[in-house]
Amino acid sequence: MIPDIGRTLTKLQVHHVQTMPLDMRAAFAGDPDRFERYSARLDDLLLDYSKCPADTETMHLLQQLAIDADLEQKRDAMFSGAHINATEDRAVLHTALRNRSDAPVRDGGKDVMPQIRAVLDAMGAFATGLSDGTIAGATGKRITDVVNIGIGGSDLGPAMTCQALSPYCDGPAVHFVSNIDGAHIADALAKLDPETTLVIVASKTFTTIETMTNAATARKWIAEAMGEEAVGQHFAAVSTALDKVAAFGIGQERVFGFWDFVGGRYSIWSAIGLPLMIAIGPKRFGEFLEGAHNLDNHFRTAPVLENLPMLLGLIGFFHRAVCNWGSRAVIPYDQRLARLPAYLQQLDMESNGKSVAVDGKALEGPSGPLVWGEPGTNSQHAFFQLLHQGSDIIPVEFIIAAQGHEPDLQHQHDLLVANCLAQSEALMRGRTLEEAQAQMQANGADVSLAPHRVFAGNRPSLTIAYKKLTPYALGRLIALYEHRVFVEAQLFGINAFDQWGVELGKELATALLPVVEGKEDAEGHDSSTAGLVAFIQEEQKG
Ligand SMILES: O=P(O)(O)OC[C@H]1O[C@H](O)[C@H](O)[C@@H](O)[C@@H]1O
Repeated sequence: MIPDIGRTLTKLQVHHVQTMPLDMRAAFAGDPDRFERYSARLDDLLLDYSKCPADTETMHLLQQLAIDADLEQKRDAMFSGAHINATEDRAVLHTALRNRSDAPVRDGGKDVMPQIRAVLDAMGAFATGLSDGTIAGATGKRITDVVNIGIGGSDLGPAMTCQALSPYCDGPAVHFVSNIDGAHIADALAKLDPETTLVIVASKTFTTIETMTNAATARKWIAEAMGEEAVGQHFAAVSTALDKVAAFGIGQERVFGFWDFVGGRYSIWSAIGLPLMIAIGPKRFGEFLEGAHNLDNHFRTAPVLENLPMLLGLIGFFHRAVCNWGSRAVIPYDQRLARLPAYLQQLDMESNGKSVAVDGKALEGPSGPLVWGEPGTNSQHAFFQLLHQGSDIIPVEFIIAAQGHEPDLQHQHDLLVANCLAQSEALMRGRTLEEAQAQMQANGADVSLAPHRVFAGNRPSLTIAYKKLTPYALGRLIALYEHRVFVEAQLFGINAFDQWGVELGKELATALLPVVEGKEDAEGHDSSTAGLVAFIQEEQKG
């Protein structure tokens, strides 16, 4: 945490210890307006945090925390193009990618909007050409399938959003290959016809080993089917490293750029979103950007305690740094948001999983929490046991749409909603021993087993609800989470926009490859690593 918030944080901690455990059941019973007072809205987007252990004083102190941390000034610095990514000396302007206003956005004095609009237009023309068949494969056949090869931020965003918006997908089918494991690309290509397939190589740096290796495999697949000269018509690329793309042999007109002011995990709004645009069309992709832009405007202007990302960040920080809860579960009650937890894992944990502060000193206090989850209702039948009765308290974030996309299956949507709301109610209410005993007695059951049916309750959750998962609503939801991560980073004192922690593993993998291949011996490696290499080499024989 940053020193500036020390005094208020201490007050929060003292207040928390004095009032804890804040009895939420009693709080609801004693305040019929608790939902009204501890929820906030932006149009049809609702954040209900009334089932978190906060009272008036908590919220007052969290508001003070925002003031002490200069949150509004830091937010404004991000939007204005200040180089807040200090370790890489870069601006952080993913918000410019979805700027739908006429206002310029400057990085180092230069307005970045013209180049952003030019790439968006080029993407739109390409996506439209694929859809209407004017951009075809080398043998003249229409492109029916698109394979995006990328990893991390160059995969999770398009993969998550394409699945989320499948009711809006009317373009070519999109597929995603990310893992270095050859099984991934082998399984993907096995289903496809090279004559009707376009491959997008998506990599900010165009050096990532997984992406470059899979791209080479795909290139061979295309060339073997139709000859080397067909490659150009079956590839496109997305990158900030245009020189490296040219070396791969992809024509200029099929290269879509973005810029260093866009972090990988914040890049879905850039050309990295090309698979999404191809799938849903440029118009709906525009609505997706519009939703995020709307949330940006809200983040920039709403007072702290009415500001959804500020509230989400302050509550998240409170849970982590004051309540000392080390993880949070994100449970979308939407099968199409199945990849949202994975997307948020990168967004949140790659941003705030750091023990070094912005100034290079050791972080005082915790870093960001572990983020995990699975869709409801499946997760209820898997790990909700632990959420309800385990010894650790894990705040849950429920996500639910009022409307589904299947009007004929309204009953199933009602069941989905009922389950979502019931879980947060159960976590909060719990069930006392007396209640369990009374219920068992009424049912003629063995009352001695009542302790197994006790739920401590008072377990925190918040709910994010909205009308329907449209492109607009999804853009808004992602932007909400992006800014939440930003808010928490300011309070932790972390630079949310670098990711040095992923480098060591990459370096060691490069050093180990010749050992695995038997070209070097394992000298200098620890006995575990050497022993594992020996085992695998032995088992590879025969
Ligand atoms: O887009 P690329 O340059 O290929 O990078 C892909 C991913 O790999 C890196 O290791 C980072 O951890 C991610 O932040 C990044 O999104």
